[in-house]
Amino acid sequence: MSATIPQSAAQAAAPYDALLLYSFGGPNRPEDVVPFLRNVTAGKGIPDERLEEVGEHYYGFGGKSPINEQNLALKAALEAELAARGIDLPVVWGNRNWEPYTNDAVDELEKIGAKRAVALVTSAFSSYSGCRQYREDLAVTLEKRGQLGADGSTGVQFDKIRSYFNHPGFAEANVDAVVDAYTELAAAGGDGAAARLVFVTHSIPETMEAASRISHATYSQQHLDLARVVAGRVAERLGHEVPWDLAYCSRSGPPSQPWLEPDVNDHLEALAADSVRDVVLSPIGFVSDHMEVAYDLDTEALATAKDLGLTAVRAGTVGTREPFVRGLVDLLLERAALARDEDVAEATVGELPPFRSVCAPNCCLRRDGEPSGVPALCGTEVYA
Ligand SMILES: CC1=C(CCC(=O)O)c2cc3nc(cc4[nH]c(cc5[nH]c(cc1n2)c(C)c5CCC(=O)O)c(CCC(=O)O)c4C)C(CCC(=O)O)=C3C
Ligand SMILES: [Fe+2]
Repeated sequence: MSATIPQSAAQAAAPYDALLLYSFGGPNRPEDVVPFLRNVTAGKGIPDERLEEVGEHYYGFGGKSPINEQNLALKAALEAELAARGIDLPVVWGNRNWEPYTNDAVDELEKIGAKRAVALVTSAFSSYSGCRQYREDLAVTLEKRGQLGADGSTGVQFDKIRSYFNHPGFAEANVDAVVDAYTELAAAGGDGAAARLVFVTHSIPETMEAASRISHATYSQQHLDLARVVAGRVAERLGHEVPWDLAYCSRSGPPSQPWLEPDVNDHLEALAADSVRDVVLSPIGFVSDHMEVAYDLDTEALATAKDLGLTAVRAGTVGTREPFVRGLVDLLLERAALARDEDVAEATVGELPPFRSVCAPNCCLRRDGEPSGVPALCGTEVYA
């Protein structure tokens, strides 16, 4: 046995000495809403009307997004799963857009003496928003701290867990959530056998969709691959066919800019016109019931469904479901084994290969063909 192979569960995460739970962030009180939105949209050309509208979504919920408590719950669930497996690894939480910021997380990592951390992003699919933007945020944070060398070397060193949309744990947790939703639909008087399962994810600009295809499927293709698996397994569990579609929510940007469609509200209209009466909405694009789910689906899309006379229920996100949390710890151990140069099976479901753990140059750019010019960690790019 090589000396680098861990001798016990306590060392199974070697060479990592910390896990960074890395998320989007959200406001905790009304005064946070505008500064939060400024952080999210800096330099993105989002029209003021859209920002005011999104601000209202948050004020409608008392100025507080559910996302921070959900991340704390996920952190606690990860800590419990790590402890249950005897893996000794501190979990540090940080966000791109709100406290605790990435910079706060790096402070914390230094405080606990971490030298090499592995980042777990709360975004299962890869695109600029779910992958590179986090990698850039890490690099820029370290650069501002004077801890990013010209050769890409850093103070605390970071690796990233691969995008996990096609990991078995994520798929299984979604299957469980959708099966539960069919039970709810029946309780609401709906007819599951006749229902349409509508998977929903965050829309992105078509230019971002195109740039997400780097020797791998694009963002939308990743969703379609997972959706096929989830619907197939749900059909097996329910014992009837499960017809399904993929729709999008939370579009922003100017109306002239094409984003992925159909919008979930438009899609519900099309389904109603097509004599569909019962709908299950499954937000597979999100890992917790944060504001995009609470507003765009539970408030807006469910109201649309009601207006159309549809019986509709919204399936839960994976949240802290056991198969999801177990899968994340499996992914962490897989990443650690790769970092130790061991052969390791990268488990997947569906047709697509595992997403790469070390991003390739120009992977997941914001716009097709336009290098970002911003340094990014956890990839093979070097910014001299
Ligand atoms: C793919 C994707 C995910 C899923 C992956 C992931 O989970 O990371 C996601 C998640 C989230 N998006 C969130 C919030 C916002 N996203 C915005 C804007 C945008 N999102 C985009 C994409 C995504 N976003 C894009 C292309 C934009 C346009 C600006 C840009 O090109 O970057 C805006 C600005 C206003 C607006 O336009 O809506 C807000 C407020 C929250 C927090 C919710 C809470 O507070 O509970 C979460 C988890
Ligand atoms: Fe977003």
